[in-house]
Amino acid sequence: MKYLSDILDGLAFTELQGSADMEISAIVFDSRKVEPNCLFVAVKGTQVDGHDYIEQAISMGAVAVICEELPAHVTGEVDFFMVADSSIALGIVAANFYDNPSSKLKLVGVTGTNGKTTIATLLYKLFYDLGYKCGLLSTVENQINGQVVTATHTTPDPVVLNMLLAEMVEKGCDYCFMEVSSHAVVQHRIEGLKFTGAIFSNLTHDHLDYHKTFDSYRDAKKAFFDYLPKNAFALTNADDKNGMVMLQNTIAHKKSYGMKNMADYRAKIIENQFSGLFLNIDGEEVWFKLVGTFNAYNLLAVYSAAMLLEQDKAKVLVSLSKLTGARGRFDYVIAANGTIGIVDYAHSPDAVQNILSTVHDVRKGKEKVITVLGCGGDRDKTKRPIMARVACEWSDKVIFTSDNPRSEDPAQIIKDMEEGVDPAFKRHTMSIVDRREAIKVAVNLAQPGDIVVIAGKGHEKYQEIKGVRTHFDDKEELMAIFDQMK
Ligand SMILES: CC(=O)N[C@H]1[C@@H](OP(=O)(O)OP(=O)(O)OC[C@H]2O[C@@H](n3ccc(=O)[nH]c3=O)[C@H](O)[C@@H]2O)O[C@H](CO)[C@@H](O)[C@@H]1O[C@H](C)C(=O)N[C@@H](C)C(=O)N[C@H](CCC(=O)O)C(=O)O
Ligand SMILES: Nc1ncnc2c1ncn2[C@@H]1O[C@H](COP(=O)(O)OP(=O)(O)OP(=O)(O)O)[C@@H](O)[C@H]1O
Ligand SMILES: N[C@H](CCC[C@H](N)C(=O)O)C(=O)O
Ligand SMILES: [Mg+2]
Repeated sequence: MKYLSDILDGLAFTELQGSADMEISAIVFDSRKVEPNCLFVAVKGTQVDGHDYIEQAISMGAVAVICEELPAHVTGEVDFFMVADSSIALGIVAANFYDNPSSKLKLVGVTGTNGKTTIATLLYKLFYDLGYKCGLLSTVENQINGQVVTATHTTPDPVVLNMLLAEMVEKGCDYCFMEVSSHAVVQHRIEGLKFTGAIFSNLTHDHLDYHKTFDSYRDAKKAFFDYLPKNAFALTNADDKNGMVMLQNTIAHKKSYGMKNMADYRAKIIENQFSGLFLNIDGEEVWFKLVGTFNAYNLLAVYSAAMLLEQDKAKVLVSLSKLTGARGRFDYVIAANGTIGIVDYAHSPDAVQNILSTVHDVRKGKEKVITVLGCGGDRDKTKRPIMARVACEWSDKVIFTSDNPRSEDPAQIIKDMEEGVDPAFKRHTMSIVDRREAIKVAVNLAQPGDIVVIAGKGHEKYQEIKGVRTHFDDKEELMAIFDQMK
C-alpha cells in the first residue's frame, strides 16, 4: 500500500477531483485486472480506448482514476486526475509506486532493429562474471541476478517493468541491462525511468505495420536518446547510416563505436570462422566465441559500454572472450553425418542477410546452404517479399513455411513471401505450411557438410496459429531429426 499523493509526485494534471488522501493497493491499466483500492489509469490503445472501461474499473473496486477525459457519468467516492497523456502518466506513477527503482541501480538501455537481445544479454553475463549483482530485461527472458522470470514482451509494460526493477534493487543488484523496443518508446513504457546509459545497435527495415514510415520508426529510437539525462552516456554505432542521427539532440555524453568510420571505440576483424571471431578490439587481439561480422559489432558495443561504466579493460576482455550469445542466436548443432543446423532469430531483411552472409563467410568450401524461413502474421507485411528475396539471394535452396501466422492464413503469408522471389530462382524454392515438415524436408535435402539455416523463431517455444499457441521449438525439432539419423 502506498499513499496516492506520493504516487502522483511529479505528475502534471490539467484538472483534479479529490484530495489524493488515501492508500492505493496497486496501479492497474487493464480493467480486467482491477483489484480493490487500486488506481486505474485509462490509456488509449491501438485496439480500444481504456477510457471506455473506467466505469467497469470503478465497479470492481478502483478508488482513483487517471484519464485524459472525464467520463460523462461519474458516480461514487472516486478521485479523478486529468492529464494530457495517460500513457506518460502511467510510467510516472508506476515508477513512484515502486519507489523509483531505476535511480537505485545503474540502468542501461539498448535500442535498434537487431542486436538488442544479444547486446543486453552479453552485458548481463559480463557484469555477472565481473562479480556484480545484475538484472536483465530481454525478449528471451528476464533475470534477477540468476533467477529467471518469463518475459512476455521485449520491453515490459511500465508496471511490470518497475516491479521487476524494484525486485532487482531489493536483491541488491548494481546494474540492470534492458532492451528498449521502438513500441516501448512510442507507448511511453520507459517514462519515469532514470537511465545511466543508452546503446544504439543499428536501424533497418522492421515494424512498419506499427510505425507506418521508416522516419517515424527512426524517430522512435531517437526519442530514447533525446530523453536521456545529462550525466548518462549515449553510445551509438558510427558505421550505421542513422547512428549519428541518434545523437543529434541528446544532452547526454555522446560516444561512438565502429569498425569503418571514426569512433571513440574501434575494432577490426582479423578472422571470422565457425569457431568464433578473432578481433583487434581497442588495440588488443582477442578470440571470441560469437560468430559473424554483426556479432563483432555487438561485442564492440558491449566492450564500449563496459568502458563507459568504468570497468577494467583486461578483465572485460578476458570475460567477454568466454561468453556465448543469447539463446536461439546462431545456435548450431552438427549431425552425425556432418550436416550443420543453425537456429537463428533473424526476422527482418537485414538480419536474414546478416545470418546468411555470415554462413557464406565462415563455411569451409562450397557446402550448400538450405534455408527454412517464415514471416509472422499480424506484423509488418511489407518485409515479407524482401525477406524471401534476400533468403533466395544467399541460399542454394529455400523452404518457405509458417512463423506464428497468428490470425492470418498461413498460405497467404507464404504467397506474400513468394512475390519477392526472382522467377529464375523459383525452382530452388518450396513452400511447406507445416514448419515441422519444412525442417524435416530441409534436413533430408542436405548432403553431409551442408548447412541448414532455420530462421525467424530462435528461442521461441511456440507456434501461434489462430490465437492458439502450441509448443514448438526449432532447435528441439532439429535435434530430434538429427537423432533419428544416427
Ligand atoms: C501493438 C502494441 O504494442 N500493443 C501493446 C499495447 O496495447 P494496446 O495499445 O493495443 O492496448 P489495447 O488493447 O488497445 O487497450 C487499450 C487500453 O485499454 C485497456 N483495456 C482493454 C480491454 C479491456 O477490457 N479493459 C481495459 O482496460 C488495456 O489494458 C489498455 O491499457 O500496450 C499493452 C500494454 O503495454 C501491450 O501489452 C500491447 O502489446 C501487444 C500485446 C504486442 O503484441 N506488442 C508487440 C507488438 C510489442 O510490443 N513488441 C515489442 C518488441 C518488438 C520487437 O521485437 O522489436 C515489445 O517491446 O515487446
Ligand atoms: N548487430 C546486429 N546487426 C544485424 N543483425 C544482427 C545483429 N545482432 C543480431 N543480429 C541478427 O538479428 C537477430 C536478432 O538478434 P537479437 O535478438 O539480438 O536482436 P533484437 O534487436 O533483440 O531483436 P527483437 O527486436 O526481435 O527483440 C539475430 O538472430 C541475428 O540474425
Ligand atoms: N519480437 C518480434 C519478432 C518476432 C519474430 C517472429 N517469430 C514473429 O513471430 O513474427 C515481433 O514481435 O515482431
Ligand atoms: Mg530482442
